[in-house]
Amino acid sequence: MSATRYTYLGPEGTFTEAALRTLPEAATRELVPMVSVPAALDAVRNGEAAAALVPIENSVEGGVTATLDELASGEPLMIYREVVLPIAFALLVRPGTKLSEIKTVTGHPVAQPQVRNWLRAHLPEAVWESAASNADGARLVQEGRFDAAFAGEFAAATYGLEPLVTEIHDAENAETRFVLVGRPARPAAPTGADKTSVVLWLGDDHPGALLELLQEFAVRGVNLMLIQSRPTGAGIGNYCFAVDAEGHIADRRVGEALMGLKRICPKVRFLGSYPRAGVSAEDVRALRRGTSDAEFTAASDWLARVQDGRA
Ligand SMILES: O=C(O)C(=O)Cc1ccccc1
Repeated sequence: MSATRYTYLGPEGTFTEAALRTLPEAATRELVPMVSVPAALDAVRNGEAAAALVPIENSVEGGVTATLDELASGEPLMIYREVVLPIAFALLVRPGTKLSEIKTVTGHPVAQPQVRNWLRAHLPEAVWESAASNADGARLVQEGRFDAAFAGEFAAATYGLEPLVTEIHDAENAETRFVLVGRPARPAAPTGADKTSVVLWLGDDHPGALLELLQEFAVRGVNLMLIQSRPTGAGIGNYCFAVDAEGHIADRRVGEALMGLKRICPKVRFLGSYPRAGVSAEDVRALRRGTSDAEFTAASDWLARVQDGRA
């Protein structure tokens, strides 16, 4: 096991690399670019790396399906940190290329929905073909495979390209969330501003099946932050659900919600409890009156007194 190596969706120059370098510990780690999300995660599974940073969600297109599917299958992995990065694309070209000369464009598959309107307005005839990542697209432009790539402006120098257009983003304040994934271990202690990620498989389909899952959170005052269905591969109509819930598995209401889900779901995969990026415990206390663990514990203590006839 290499305790000092972190992998990430490469090659050099991805937003994923930029997100990884915002983590303090990245300064003392060997950062290794990988050709795909599965490759980055498999390096952790086989002990070649201690952790991998991969994109998991963006504010325009939702979940990054390659990551959600990889975390829902295969040898279990756990999420330990998240990083949220504002995303603005630059159109990277070989020096001297004019906008009128661009016939083919590339970028990560989830980049296209984030620049769709810009493309329609400025390059309506350009043909899009996805690359493994935005920086991989830049590399392919350098090699002459495409005329332009949507990537971070910071990637231009790495691939001898120039940013013909900058600050391209259809949606204001577009963000992408990345997660640092490692082998399963005890989650870090609660911070008061955590989230818990799980993957849930539905049992026999029946009216209200999904509601029964959601109720395990709702009745305990646990707020959901993401729910994304993904095909299980067992045929049309067979789905699992990636769910992010506010709180930490060590919180009674979150732990009891997971116990309830374990009772009603044929399969539950715990992906981790970890600090929410950019949110403090004070923020959470101010927002979630009535659902903090203290209120839940007080109600639980009251029930115990009633059960003992000491109400
Ligand atoms: O990290 C990158 O550059 C990627 O290709 C993944 C990605 C895709 C779209 C927005 C942010 C990150």
